[in-house]
Amino acid sequence: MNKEQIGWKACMKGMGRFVSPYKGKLLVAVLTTVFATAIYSLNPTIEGLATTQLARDASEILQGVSGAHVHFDKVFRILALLGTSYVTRALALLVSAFFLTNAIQQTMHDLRGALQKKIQKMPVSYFDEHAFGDVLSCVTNDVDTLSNALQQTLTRVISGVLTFILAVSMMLRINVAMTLIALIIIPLVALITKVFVKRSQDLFDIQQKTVGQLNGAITELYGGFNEIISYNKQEDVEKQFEEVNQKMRNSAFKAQFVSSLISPCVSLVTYLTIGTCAVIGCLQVIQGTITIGQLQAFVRYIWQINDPLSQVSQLSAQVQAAFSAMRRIFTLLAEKEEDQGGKAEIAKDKIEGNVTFEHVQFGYDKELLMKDVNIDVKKGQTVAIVGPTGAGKTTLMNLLLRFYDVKGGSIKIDGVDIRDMKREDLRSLFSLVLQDTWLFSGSIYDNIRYGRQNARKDEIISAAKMANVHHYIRTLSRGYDSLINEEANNISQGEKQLLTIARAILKDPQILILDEATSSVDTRLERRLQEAMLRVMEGRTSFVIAHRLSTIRDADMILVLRDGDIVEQGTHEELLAKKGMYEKLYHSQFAGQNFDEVC
Ligand SMILES: Nc1ncnc2c1ncn2[C@@H]1O[C@H](COP(=O)(O)OP(=O)(O)OP(=O)(O)O)[C@@H](O)[C@H]1O
Repeated sequence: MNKEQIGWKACMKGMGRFVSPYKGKLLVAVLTTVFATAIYSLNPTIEGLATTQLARDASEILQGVSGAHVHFDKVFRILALLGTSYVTRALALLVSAFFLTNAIQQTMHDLRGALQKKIQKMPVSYFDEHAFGDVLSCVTNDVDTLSNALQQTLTRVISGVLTFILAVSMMLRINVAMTLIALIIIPLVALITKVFVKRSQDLFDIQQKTVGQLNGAITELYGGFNEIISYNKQEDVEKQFEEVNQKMRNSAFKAQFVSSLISPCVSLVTYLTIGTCAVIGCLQVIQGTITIGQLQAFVRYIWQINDPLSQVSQLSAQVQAAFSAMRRIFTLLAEKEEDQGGKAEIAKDKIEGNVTFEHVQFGYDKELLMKDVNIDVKKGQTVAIVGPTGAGKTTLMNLLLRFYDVKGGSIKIDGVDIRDMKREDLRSLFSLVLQDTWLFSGSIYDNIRYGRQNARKDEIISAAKMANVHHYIRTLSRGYDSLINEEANNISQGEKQLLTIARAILKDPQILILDEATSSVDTRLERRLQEAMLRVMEGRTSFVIAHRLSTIRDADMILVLRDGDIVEQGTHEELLAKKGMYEKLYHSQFAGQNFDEVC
């Protein structure tokens, strides 16, 4: 994620925007919390009245005052009042919790939605610099941390502050001198909190970052699960994982330990204060300045002030973790999105599919990979792209789809610079059939329909027939309703590619990008694949990253790439006649060599 994380003001502003639709619910939650806290602050005084009444009655009985007795009627009235206040407070807290939970969960729902939309709008290059797992952790862990913190801290902070103010006012009413002694607690607690909070804030930042790294590591390691097992690299993986896991343990331990020190220190200060006040209070009771019930209430109020103070320190851990999470969330939300392209109006059905690259320059970093690429493809032509690994075949297609922008020159479709087209319009012109097929968990039917959501069932079946995959689907027990699992490992690589061809046919694009599978499939399947590819290419401008002689031979144009630039360009016959690199490449295939060995 961006190293330049945004500050707390921007976080608060962002949070305000998301909370705003639910401010009514939050207001109810806050008001009921205030009401419950006010009742809570009256309780010690009411309890003290009962104690004073009982003490007074007991003292009169002991002194033998005539007619002295325990005034149970008065005591019961006080206890009834106390009972009512407990029940009312519980009800108010219930209402508060309901509205608070509702508002927070709705806000988190919106935040997750906004993050998901944001990720979809990020430029492809963003994921060159940011691990997917790290970004995804923002949608899951960070939102979760924030949700828990808000749920547990929001009303506790409000009731804590209010309890503190009300308790101190009640204490002042009982005895000013004793209150001033009790309040020594505050600067001491503030000092303890300041020292520990400062230290743990940094540690929580590190902890939250490590969670992101842990996610990134898990996604990366288990993304290649089959490869790991086949190379017997489980131990290496375990080692790599252990490293991040250790880092996580250390940072979590330090952060939690430092913040957990606050509470015992605060409690120690509170006990010492209570002890001092109790001694002074007893002297005051003996002198008759205050009643025994007032002393009892006073001690209870000290506990009430300690409550928010120790809670603030406990909650600070959560607030800090939440703040770190919030910073990551709003930093991601503030990232620059992929611009949506130019304003040129293009009618998809009018586009013919003429593609030109004019003096294109490009590099992923400062160094140029492509220095001067020129291609002129007429509508309906098939262009085979060949070259050793790393020559720039995929890069050429990345530029055509505008996953990356050229650094010089231009790419035009039917004479319109692709930078002037809306990205959505541009991408609607293409279908991709890649080696690395992407199928999602769902039915075969849904996977093909992905090419055109409003396609009818008969259109889907006809696309599957053209892609030579209909017969295979019919052999499955549930036919088109058969489910593909999340990893799509319940069907073969070749069948997967046929399904993506069916999807591409259904989309009926003007331009096709095809990455032929190099992985060995059996000859029958290879024939089916070849036939299907020829059908999908028919009448469309097609760019084929070619590995098969047949595709290369029949292509209208062959581009030979090396180190990013086109070194030869022409038809099969023209290039063979040239006796250059293509001729070597071509013959190498007969000799069973690969392109890299030749170049
Ligand atoms: N996202 C990226 N960021 C930085 N460099 C990249 C990126 N993608 C590719 N490259 C580099 O650009 C060069 C061209 O890569 P490209 O993937 O286009 O080659 P290719 O011809 O498609 O190779 P292959 O046949 O192995 O797929 C390589 O040196 C590669 O390392």
